Amino acid sequence: MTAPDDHAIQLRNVSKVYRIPAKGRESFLGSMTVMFDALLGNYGKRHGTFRQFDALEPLDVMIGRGESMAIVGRNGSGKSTLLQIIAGTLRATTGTVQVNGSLCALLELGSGFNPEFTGMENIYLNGAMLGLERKRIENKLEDILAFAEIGEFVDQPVRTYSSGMRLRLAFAVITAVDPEILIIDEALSVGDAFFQSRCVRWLEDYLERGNTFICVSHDMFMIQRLCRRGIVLDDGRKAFEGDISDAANLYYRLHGKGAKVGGRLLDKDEPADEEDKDDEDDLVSVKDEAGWWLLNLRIKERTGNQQVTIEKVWTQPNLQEGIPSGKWLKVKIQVRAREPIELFHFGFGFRDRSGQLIGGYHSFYEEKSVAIESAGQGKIITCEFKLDLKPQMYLLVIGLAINHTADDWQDLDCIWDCAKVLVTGQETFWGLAPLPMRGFTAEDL
Ligand SMILES: Nc1ncnc2c1ncn2[C@@H]1O[C@H](COP(=O)(O)OP(=O)(O)OP(=O)(O)O)[C@@H](O)[C@H]1O
Repeated sequence: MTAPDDHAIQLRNVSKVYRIPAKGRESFLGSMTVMFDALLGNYGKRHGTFRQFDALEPLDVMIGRGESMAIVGRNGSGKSTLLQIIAGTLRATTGTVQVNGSLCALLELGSGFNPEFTGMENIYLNGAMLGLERKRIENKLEDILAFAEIGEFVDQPVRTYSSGMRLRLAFAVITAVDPEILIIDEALSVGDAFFQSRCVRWLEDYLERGNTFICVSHDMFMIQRLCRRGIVLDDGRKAFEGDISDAANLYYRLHGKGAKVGGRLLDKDEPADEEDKDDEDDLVSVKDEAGWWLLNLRIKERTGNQQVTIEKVWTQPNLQEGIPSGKWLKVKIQVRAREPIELFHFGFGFRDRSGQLIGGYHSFYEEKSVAIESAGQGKIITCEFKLDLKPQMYLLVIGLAINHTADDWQDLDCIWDCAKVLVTGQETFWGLAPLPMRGFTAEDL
């Protein structure tokens, strides 16, 4: 079916209902019995009925030609189900799906590969499945191999490949197919940083040529770079559709405890996904009566001699909500000295995921310092920072040091990557740092 006019994808009233066993699995033995009965077709007789499970409640989705759309949400919220329905690999229970243009989907990594064939044989096999004639593949072979960069492995059976190598090959074939609509389900996350950045550059060029891109990812950094719009799914329902930074904000709110969406309060004890367990649970901030949000610091990397230590950090507004680029962030830091100290400096910075410090303040450069007169005494430092930062995810660094010069210092206490900070909004400058400009003229000759 084709979608009319300027739509690449048009979904109307699309839903997905699965039939699942009504009875839960109580024990290993019980679940094996259930499995055998299901295989033998006896399930209904011995274990009662099946129940219906709404993996996706009826929703409409319109994606225009040349649009880049991300689908985000917690584990099990229905993202892959929706993507598979759009890709045509899963039939919707209700509704219609219209696609206008050639479509390629990178869903399950290497699903288009025969594991016994070599990489080279699979290039031809996969290319043919995606509609590339042999002659065209031959013409593009050099580019495919250059993109995949798997060297001699191309002559080895694909079963010997790592998931990263499978991704390299699969993505390289897609670059040769160059479809009008490309769908990717989380696949890029298995690539190494260098390959990811090559894919991102290719995708940026792909979008600039007016193509359509739809992806599912938990990687807010990546999706904010690539997608303009986002759909947030929550429990199989469309909780939001709109600007990508708003979608990312909502995604992060849903990952916070007690977040409310669509009238349903998420259960505090709901199991978090892997990403949650690692980072997000540590980051739940608490608001005090004065409106300060106490940051629950994630302390994994801490340096310094601890002569003075960082005890608590508060912010306004709440870092977990996402901070719009260009806004001021109020910070309050409680420190305590083990012994008197005449003078020390403090720093506050934002690193990107590669560890590069993108924006930072160090009081040494402004000749601002703090002193603590007696052992055990505490001090509260408050200040405000203007977040002239590119909208993306950052990791916060807070440090105390005695700086003699810019290059000669002694670390007292530095907590690296102690919180995630999502800077939201539209990009207002080019590159990593704004370059103030003045004196612009454009005159006729
Ligand atoms: N074949 C199936 N039979 C029954 N239930 C299914 C089936 N496939 C998916 N589900 C259920 O549908 C819901 C949505 O699954 P889906 O894979 O779309 O979620 P997701 O948002 O992509 O999750 P994740 O982030 O973990 O990949 C889940 O509760 C899942 O268990």
